[in-house]
This record gives sequence, C-alpha cells and structure tokens, in this order.
Amino acid sequence: MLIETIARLRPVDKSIVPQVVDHLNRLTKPPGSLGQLESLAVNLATVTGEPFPRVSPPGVLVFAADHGVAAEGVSAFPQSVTAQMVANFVAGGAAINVFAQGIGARLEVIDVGVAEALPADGVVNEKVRLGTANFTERDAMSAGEAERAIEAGIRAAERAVDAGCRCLVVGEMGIANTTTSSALLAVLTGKPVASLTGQGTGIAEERLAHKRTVIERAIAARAPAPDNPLEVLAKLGGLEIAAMVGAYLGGAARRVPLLVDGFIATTAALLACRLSPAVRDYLIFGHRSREPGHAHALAALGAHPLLDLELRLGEGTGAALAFPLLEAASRMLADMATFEAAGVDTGESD
Ligand SMILES: O=C(O)c1ccc[n+]([C@@H]2O[C@H](COP(=O)([O-])O)[C@@H](O)[C@H]2O)c1
Ligand SMILES: Cc1cc2nc[nH]c2cc1C
Repeated sequence: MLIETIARLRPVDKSIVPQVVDHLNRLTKPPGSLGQLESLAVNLATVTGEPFPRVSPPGVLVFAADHGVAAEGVSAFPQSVTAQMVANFVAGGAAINVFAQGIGARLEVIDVGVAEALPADGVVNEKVRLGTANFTERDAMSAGEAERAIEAGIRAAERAVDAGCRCLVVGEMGIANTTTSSALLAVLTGKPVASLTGQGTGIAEERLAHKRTVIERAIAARAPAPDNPLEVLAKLGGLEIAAMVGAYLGGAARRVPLLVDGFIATTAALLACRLSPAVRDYLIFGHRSREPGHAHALAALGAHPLLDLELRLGEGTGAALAFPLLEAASRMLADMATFEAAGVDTGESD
C-alpha cells in the first residue's frame, strides 16, 4: 500500500497557472494587491488541478501515540496525558475540537500507538503497538511497524477524502514527541541537536540540557542512515509521526491541499518529502511554532508559514486556524467580480 501510494503520487500540474493568474488579474483589485492570498489561490489550483479550487469541508486528522523515551524525564507532563487527551478529544473539549468546529471540519482521532487501552467509541483503532520503545535503549519500532503506522495514516487520509473532505489538517498528540522530532530532525538535517531542541510542553531550562543529552546519546546509539527515511523513522519513532507521514502521502496522492501544523507535523512532512519529493507541492504551512527547532524544519522544506501566533500546542491547532485563509483564497477566485462585469475601469497595467 505504501509503495502503491508513492507510485500514484504525481507532482502538481503547473500548466493551470497562466489561466489562474489571468483570472486573478481581471478581478476588481489592483493586480497583486491581495498579496500572499493570490499565490495561495494559485497553489490551490495547481494542487487540485481546478481553476476554481474548493477547500471546504476540511478534514482534521489527529494521530495519537506514546513514546518510550518519555521514561527519560524529557517532558513536563506524564505519559498518561496522551490517553487522557484522547479522551478529551472524544468528549469534544480540546482546542482542536473547538477550532475544527469553527471551520466546519470532519474530525477524526486515530490511535496508532497509545500505551493504554482506549474507549472503543469515537477513536479509530489503528494501534500498531503500545507506544514505541525507549530509543535510548533500543530501536523505537521495527521497520514493519513503521510501515504499518504509515499505512494507517494513508487510510485515514483516504477515508477523509472519500467522505468529501477537500483539504486535510494533520495533527498529533503524544507526550515526549518533541524529543522524538528533535532527534529525527538532527539526523535528517545534520544540524546540531542543541539548535533543534526546545521546551516542548514547557520543561524547565535546567531540564533542557538533559533533554539534549538524551537525544545525542540516542542518535549515537541508534546511528540510523540519514538517507534512509524509513530506517530513521523506525529507529527513532514515533508511531503518530509515521502515521502523519502516511496522511501526507495519501492526501497528496488524492490531490488535496495538506495544511501542516507545528514542529512535530513539519518533521513528519520533511520525512514524507524524503520518501517522495513530489509531496512538497501539496503542503501549505499553517503557522510558525514557538518550538525553536521548527524554524530549521521549515527551512529544510523552504517553507513560509501563513501565521505566527506563538502557538506551541500541536493537535493540528495552528493548521486549523490557518484554514480560513485557504477558504478566503478559494472564495476570492470564485466570487469576486471582474473589472468587466462590475464596470470598473482598469489601470495602467492593462
Ligand atoms: O506543534 C508544536 O509545535 C508543539 C510544540 C510543543 C509541544 N507540542 C505538543 O506537546 C506534546 C509534546 O511535548 P513534549 O514536551 O511532551 O515533548 C505533544 O502532544 C505535542 O502535540 C506541540
Ligand atoms: C494538556 C496537553 C494538551 C496537549 N495537546 C497536545 N499536546 C498536549 C500536551 C498537554 C500536556
């Protein structure tokens, strides 16, 4: 399924660009005056292959899993919070529930590896294993498990598109997953661990040095080949990150715009692009996270996020908050009057 999805994935069709730019320049505004909203509209057209792309309704996918490295004391919160927050997602009380409702999204919560049993109702059970192993001691998971988690993500993206979603917001929940993401990024980018490691849920400054040491020790012990993204993912984790990789691959194969969230989501996006570079064209970056490593992850993808609200929550919240800008770009193309139709005189450029 992974191989077939990658084989189906094509770069976006740029032949539509002149038609869309021409239309944008006929709309009742000085050419280019809607700035980044205009480039966003062009992007949406190339992704979907439609001159009047539609992005509603969006689908929000929240992948949850636990991380064995939590045992090293790298998070400000205990591992139990992952399962408890999944229960909160099901009950509708988390930030992502509120923001998803605000944009009329279909929300799905997928358990790919929460360490505890979860209620059957309201969570898609794709549990690959009960959390990853502590990667300071052994590989986080096997290559087969990484592939199964990726495939759970592909299935989730396909379910959302089959249900009518025209844009995907990909989010996550997993205590200690900033440690995993920093380790992944250090290997994938070759940048020093210190520059990629931050406070996550809010560890004290003193504990940050310990978090860095844990990551450095783990990378030295696991020594994954940086040019083998599946090996990097299996050795360092995590299960929800693998599933997000799958959601990006599956969504790109179905030609829907993919809204990337914060630090963890961007790390997964980088992995997806290493597996299949064509994915890059489908990614729209929702926001810049407060987590310091996010800037490096964004730079590795040549990405410029839409919002900078100093968020550091995850769950897909920053991406969901950026969705109204995509909706605005889509409506601008479809609903604005042209100079001709509105009887407005054109300017010097025509
Ligand atoms: O999205 C981000 O940029 C982000 C930055 C910091 C923390 N988080 C969230 O916080 C959790 C990971 O933080 P930590 O400290 O446990 O590694 C995980 O559930 C993420 O969703 C998310
Ligand atoms: C409460 C809480 C909510 C979260 N949502 C995503 N990561 C989180 C981490 C914590 C601790």
